[in-house]
Order: sequence, then C-alpha cells, then structure tokens
Amino acid sequence: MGPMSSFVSLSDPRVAAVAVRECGEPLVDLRDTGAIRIDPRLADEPGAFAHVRLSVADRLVAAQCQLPRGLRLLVVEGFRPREVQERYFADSKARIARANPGWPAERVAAEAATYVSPPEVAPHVAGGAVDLTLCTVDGVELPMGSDLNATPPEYGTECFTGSASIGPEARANRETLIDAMTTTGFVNYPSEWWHWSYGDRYWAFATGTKHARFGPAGFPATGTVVPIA
Ligand SMILES: C[C@@H](N)C(=O)N[C@H](C)C(=O)O
Ligand SMILES: [Zn+2]
Repeated sequence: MGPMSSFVSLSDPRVAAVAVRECGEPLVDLRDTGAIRIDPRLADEPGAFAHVRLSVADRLVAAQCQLPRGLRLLVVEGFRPREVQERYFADSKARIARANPGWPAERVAAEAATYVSPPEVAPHVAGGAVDLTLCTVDGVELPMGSDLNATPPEYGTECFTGSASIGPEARANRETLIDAMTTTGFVNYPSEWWHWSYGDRYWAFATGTKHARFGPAGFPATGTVVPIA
C-alpha cells in the first residue's frame, strides 16, 4: 500500500459539508494541567499554541496514561488562531507553486491541503487538534521516522503515518502513539503522523459522527466558546 491509500483530504467537500453543533466547551491551557509536556518551538506570545478544548485536554491525559512506562506525550501545537492558519496555508501554497511551476492553482491548493488544512475547516482553529510526539520522562524525543512538520516539497513522504520507508524502531514508536491516541478517541490525519484531532469536522467525518462538536474558536480564551463566523 502506498502512503496515499485511503487518504481523505481536509479539502474534501464531504469534510466541509459536516455540520457543526458548537458545544461551547472552553479552550484550556495545557500548561495548567501539570500533566502534559509542551514544547516551546512554536510558542506564540499569548500562548494560544498551548490551548485545546477541555475534552481534548482530558483525552490527552488519558492517552498519556496508555503509554508504556517511562514515555510521555510532547505537544508542539494545539489551538491556532484563524489568521495563523491562513498564513500557514498561503505559505504552503507558495512553496508548492515554487517547486512545481506550471501547476494550476487548484492542483497547488489540493497539494497544500495534504499538509495544511484550508482555514474554513481547520481542526487547530476549532481547538480540536494537536501536533505531538513521544518523549522519555527526561524529555528526549523518540525517533519517529521524520521530524514533526517535515513535509513535501522540502522533505519526503516519510511524514505519512503509514509510510513504508521508515525503519523498524520508528515504526514501533508510531504504533505506540497510534494505539494511545486511537484508544482515547482521536483521529489521525494520514499524511502527518503527529496530527491528531477530536471533535472537529474531520473527526466527525472520519468517525461517522453526525455533527462536529467544535467550530472555529476565538482567542484569548475567556471561558465558554462562542462560535465565530
Ligand atoms: C501545519 C501542520 N502542522 C498541520 O497542523 N497540518 C494540519 C493538516 C492542519 O493544518 O490542520
Ligand atoms: Zn496539526
């Protein structure tokens, strides 16, 4: 099986067609849980990156409890304000267009959506997604077969969760992560081993749930989330 098998893109119209029934759950700061490690490499000054919806935080704690003794989750990015997602998506399209001169805009956008969500349906903007890896209790990251966020066109397709091009140690580490995250209700984006979500449109589509629980959220987190347009 190639890395693209059974891949449903975030740009698939069936994902955008999922209705959102916003449950109003607050964004919470994972740094306040005292349980989940947060890596500062993508930290923003207001701390949006360390926030997720409350039930995502609860599930992360549960997922970490599923890990073999001595291992921990290491979260790199959770909530992403819409303007940041727009910048990521535009940057991705620009990099792909540069690497593939002559591609029409639709093909560039589709390829970009393989690695960065279109802002309208973005799981991180809903507070439902986390980019994360595994580390030891001493904070040493485990080999996962590619760096987190290392995607084409600059890097190879080892980022695909099911990649056959990674070694046995990285495969075993990915399987450990997959077990812990799927057992606790998260859904993976198959082109990125590090991207997991719960409650957003992609999660609803992938699990056959009728409605997404989380639509786009605002930040700073001021308690109950009120849907934004
Ligand atoms: C940009 C990358 N870390 C990521 O989060 N990709 C997914 C698909 C997203 O943008 O939601
Ligand atoms: Zn992500």
